[in-house]
Amino acid sequence: MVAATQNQRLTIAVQKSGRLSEQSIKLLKACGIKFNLHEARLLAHSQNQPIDLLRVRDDDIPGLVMDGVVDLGFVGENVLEETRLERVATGINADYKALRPLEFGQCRLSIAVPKEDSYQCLTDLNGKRIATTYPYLLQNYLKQQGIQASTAVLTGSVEVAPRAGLADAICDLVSTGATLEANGLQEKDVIFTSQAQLIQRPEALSPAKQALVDQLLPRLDGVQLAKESKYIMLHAPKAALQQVATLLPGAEDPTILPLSHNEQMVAVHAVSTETLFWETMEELKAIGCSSILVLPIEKMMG
Ligand SMILES: Nc1ncnc2c1ncn2[C@@H]1O[C@H](COP(=O)(O)OP(=O)(O)OP(=O)(O)O)[C@@H](O)[C@H]1O
Ligand SMILES: O=P(O)(O)OC[C@H]1O[C@H](OP(=O)(O)OP(=O)(O)O)[C@H](O)[C@@H]1O
Ligand SMILES: [Mg+2]
Repeated sequence: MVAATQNQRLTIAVQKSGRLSEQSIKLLKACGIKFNLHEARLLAHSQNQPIDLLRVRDDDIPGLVMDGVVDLGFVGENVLEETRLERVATGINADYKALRPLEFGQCRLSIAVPKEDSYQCLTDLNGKRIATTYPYLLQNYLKQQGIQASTAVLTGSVEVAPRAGLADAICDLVSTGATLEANGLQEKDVIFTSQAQLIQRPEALSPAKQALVDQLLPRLDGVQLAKESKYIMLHAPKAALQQVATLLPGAEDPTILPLSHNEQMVAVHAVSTETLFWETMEELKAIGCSSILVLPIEKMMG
């Protein structure tokens, strides 16, 4: 493959198949970049922009970005920080530019022990063996806490390690906790919290590629902001407008429109940049509002 520095097309690495794949592609599509993806193909060309997608294992993405093989990458902060620590420890360039945190891939890296274990606190791990896919993040944390424990590195199925007699504890990703529960483990210490990130290679991009990134980032912000935002329409008593304004979270300068045949009420249209809960709608109703509509927003630009 041609290194990104020689390639005229902006190359973006995404996870081929896993927890981050669908959302990364969905986000790019929402930013107006069209792809025709074939399951088997590792390289996909955009149909409407000089952009290529490289579909790889998530573990390879930080290194590809740091080495300038690709221009951008979508990756979990856990994998990013693990790779950075490993490369620093082995004297390899570990620079990258963090472009945007993304609102998906939220999880935590935690130490867990078998439920029947008499674990009281972290010092109980002294002299024990911990199975993990993230040895650098784990050892970094243990060192900070003054704990000496050995690591058994497993690239998958970490949760079965205690049962299989491979380790006393595990250090693995947790989201709902269902995997730990199903394997008779309990979460003890959160050592790292993570979400997906968009990162860029450390060296400057060509002007043409930089222009593409400058176009992509505001679109990405617009998509992420729109996801939380709602367009709210309601009828409100004129006398309650001040209360309505205080109830609508993140809504600036609502539009107030007269209603035909009703002098006491007005129509209020507002964009709320925060989630609108049922409770708020109930409160609006309680102060005399009616016909309350909450609509999703697809895109936003300031
Ligand atoms: N349960 C989860 N909920 C939310 N995000 C998660 C969860 N598990 C993992 N992630 C995030 O998604 C990333 C990819 O997870 P996944 O399980 O698909 O990785 P993988 O099995 O290592 O895939 P690959 O085959 O690409 O190496 C993780 O590094 C983490 O950032
Ligand atoms: O707390 P939970 O909601 O159960 O999520 C945690 C699990 O999710 C991830 O694995 P994934 O399901 O992506 O499969 P994998 O082990 O094949 O990577 C992670 O490695 C944990 O095993
Ligand atoms: Mg992986």
